[in-house]
Amino acid sequence: MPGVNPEIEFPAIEFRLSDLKRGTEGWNRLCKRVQEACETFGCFEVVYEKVSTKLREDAFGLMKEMVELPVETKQKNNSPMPYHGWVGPCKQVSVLYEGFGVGDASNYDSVKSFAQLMWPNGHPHFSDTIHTLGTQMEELNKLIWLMLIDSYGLGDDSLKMNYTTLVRMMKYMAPPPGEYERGLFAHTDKPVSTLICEDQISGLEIEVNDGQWIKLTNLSPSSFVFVVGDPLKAWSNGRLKSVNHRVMMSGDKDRYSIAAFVIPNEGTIIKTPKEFIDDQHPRLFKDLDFMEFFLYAFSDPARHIDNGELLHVFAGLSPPVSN
Ligand SMILES: O=C(O)CCC(=O)C(=O)O
Ligand SMILES: [Fe+2]
Repeated sequence: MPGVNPEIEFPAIEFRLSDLKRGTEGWNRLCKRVQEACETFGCFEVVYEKVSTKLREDAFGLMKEMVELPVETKQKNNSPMPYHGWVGPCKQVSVLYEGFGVGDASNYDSVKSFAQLMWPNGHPHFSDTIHTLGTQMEELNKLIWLMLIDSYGLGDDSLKMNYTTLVRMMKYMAPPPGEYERGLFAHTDKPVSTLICEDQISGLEIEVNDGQWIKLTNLSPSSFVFVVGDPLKAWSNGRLKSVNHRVMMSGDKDRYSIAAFVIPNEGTIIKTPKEFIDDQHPRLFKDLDFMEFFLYAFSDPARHIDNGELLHVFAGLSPPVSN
């Protein structure tokens, strides 16, 4: 496959229930592996059986039902917030892509309002399923944040903020026969962090250090991919890598994925803890007003800048400053 090197080993980390007790040896081992994966790759596969396969299958089934709704209905999923509404196939994103946004998905009423837009008589099975999945993905994300702060020996307050979880449900159409086509352009995530699950068909690719792309294949049916976003990179003073990734489609099957994004509330400032800053590691980023950065990243001027550079353009300190 063009430009893809399948040789590089991508980290898969199993979260066994017995290791999820904070402070135990198993927990500490997981913390180190998570830290290393996020510093080296900016993402990893987490095998997590606490989210049942039945729940995932139900969610993907509902998604397949939803994409069949008329465009006029799907367009009702709109939002003043970038990235929160329905996007249909278009040149800007990709002609293969379609995505829905369910904001504040761990809040039942919010999921219910979304369902009522799509199905005016409501759809309790949709609301229950997406709310449960959104809540469980939010829990998994919290667990990973806790592992990161423990691995750096930081206090619980060092990565604390008010946020909502945006669940995006995405479909990527199969490309024309024999083609290898873009399903989603290369980018780094602007939310703080992301968890993605897919329905059997692979397509997600990450850019590794040397400019090569690897496709994440053979993800287990209990796996999620955790992705470090730009704000988490800024928080860690550049230690955690916000990885450039994209979706590339080949073969004759459509791909479905569901992602949970951490979206801090308006007014949230991401500050680098002082523990990350010293003479050898001068401060790289200004305090980051999340919402200002988020709006900037989806604004017209930002379209002319390489997506992976936006954090540096917006918040980079040059020269870096020491404490
Ligand atoms: O669908 C996927 O696997 C990735 C989606 C993604 O990277 C995004 O929406 O930011
Ligand atoms: Fe992404």
